[in-house]
Amino acid sequence: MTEAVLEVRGLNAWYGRAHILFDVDLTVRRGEVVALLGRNGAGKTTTFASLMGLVPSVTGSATFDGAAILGRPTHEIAGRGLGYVPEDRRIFTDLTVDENLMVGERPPRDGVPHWTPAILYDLFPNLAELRRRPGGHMSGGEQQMLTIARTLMGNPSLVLLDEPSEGLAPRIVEQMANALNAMKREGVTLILSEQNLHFSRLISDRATIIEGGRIRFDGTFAELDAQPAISATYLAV
Ligand SMILES: Nc1ncnc2c1ncn2[C@@H]1O[C@H](COP(=O)(O)OP(=O)(O)OP(=O)(O)O)[C@@H](O)[C@H]1O
Repeated sequence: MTEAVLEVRGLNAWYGRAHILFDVDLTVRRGEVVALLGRNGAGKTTTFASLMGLVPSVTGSATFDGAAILGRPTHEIAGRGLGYVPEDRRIFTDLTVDENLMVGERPPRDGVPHWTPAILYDLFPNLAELRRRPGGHMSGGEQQMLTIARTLMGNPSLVLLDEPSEGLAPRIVEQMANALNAMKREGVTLILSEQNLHFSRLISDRATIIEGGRIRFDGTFAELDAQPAISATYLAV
């Protein structure tokens, strides 16, 4: 079996006194796309934020590319090649698309795809058309794609992608699915947080369902389809 890029065991997280994550286990292998599925408030963003060192109160363990990352500073975790695309599209609105990409540039990393603006413009053709436009003058979907492209400029070995389809028009959702599938063909390893089961299954190899801060299912989409009660109970379908 391919090596695990990320191995999370018994992750617990708190915001103040509120206990949010309960013994979360998560494994991602190189080249795999895993959908972390759950409704609003299930704990998807908190899982990502915990792994990125953005939640101060966490216990358990998380091994990324062989290094223990839980509780380490965010810049160290990002520097090891863990990419994070948060839900709230953090682009630089005064910089052009080209300039936003250059801000994300990091040296190449062994064993993972090496991204350049030219390759990314092939992957996101609509960004290529806008390369001299300021980031602030783009639609939400275009900004989302720019955030993903900028993260790839860091040559990450794993990308945590928080709800990429959220709030996008149907036509843009299709473009997003195409771009993510193209990333997958290039060998990017991804965890995709999603509420949208239909969108997730277009891209992902495996589904992990979280609800109430606990993992409720982990398996293939065929296994999930064979147990309709699981989606009905834990997802808004
Ligand atoms: N900064 C915070 N302080 C206190 N509670 C929080 C904070 N952020 C999130 N929560 C709570 O933690 C729980 C998990 O939220 P989280 O954002 O991880 O869910 P999610 O699955 O990502 O859903 P969403 O789609 O709404 O982002 C929710 O009950 C939420 O209200």
